[in-house]
Amino acid sequence: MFLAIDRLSHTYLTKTNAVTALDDVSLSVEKGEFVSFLGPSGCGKTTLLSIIAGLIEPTEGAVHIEGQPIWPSGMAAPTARRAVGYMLQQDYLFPWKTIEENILLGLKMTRTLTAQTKERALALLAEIGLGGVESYYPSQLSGGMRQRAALVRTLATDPKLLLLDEPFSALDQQTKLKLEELVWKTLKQYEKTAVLVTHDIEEAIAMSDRIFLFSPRPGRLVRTFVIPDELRGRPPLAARQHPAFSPLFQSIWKEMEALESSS
Ligand SMILES: Nc1ncnc2c1ncn2[C@@H]1O[C@H](COP(=O)(O)OP(=O)(O)OP(=O)(O)O)[C@@H](O)[C@H]1O
Repeated sequence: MFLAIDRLSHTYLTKTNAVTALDDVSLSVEKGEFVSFLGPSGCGKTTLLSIIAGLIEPTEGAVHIEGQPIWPSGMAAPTARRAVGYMLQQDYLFPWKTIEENILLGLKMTRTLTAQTKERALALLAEIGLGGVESYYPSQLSGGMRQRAALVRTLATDPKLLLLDEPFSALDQQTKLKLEELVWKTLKQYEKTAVLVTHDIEEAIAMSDRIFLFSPRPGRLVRTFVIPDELRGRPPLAARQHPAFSPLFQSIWKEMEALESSS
């Protein structure tokens, strides 16, 4: 087992009230798997990712990566947290830094910038079609290109686990489909384990090996969908065109509708 989440609950305490975002969530992810957290807005998906990344301490429960604790916090936690890379809806590239400076930032911060790691990051930039833009500033690139640069920055530190928080949702449909394809292929090529947060059922089916469906707040894990082999073996665009895609979409859609109407 690569990522283990055990009986996790989280309640945000504000001055006036308490908001339970996650309730007793347990799940596990295998090495090399691509899973999605799917659920309606506010069901705690981002909270769960932030807990896995070590950014929010859960009220209850445990998170381990390859047996090392992220939570509860202990001596091994900082090492385990360094194994995690985070990619968000917004690219968060620094506008005053060039693309090269931006993609090397994580390496600098983790003190792992060497001639070799720099070469690897620049090679990856070229591989995903951004060779030649190293000296550009983010404002000179399109939204899709900036997200690709953000992907390189995330992968540059060679994280074992990638957390993707709606990284395609701010893009137009065509760019989004192309980027899904690129991210899927890149992560398969480098045999990365990934967790995608989305409320887009089609995206979850097209990208994932398994989908974890969450209830409206407080987020509880209600169903795990195993994507059939004929879909998960295909890149996202091909999966979307496969005859098995639409029936699976319908059944997840129905389940989400039932969850929302019962809440
Ligand atoms: N810092 C905070 N303080 C108080 N409540 C919070 C805080 N962050 C999130 N919440 C609440 O916790 C719940 C879960 O939020 P979260 O952002 O994890 O959900 P989500 O499923 O990612 O939503 P979305 O799909 O809209 O991004 C929401 O009701 C939200 O309002």
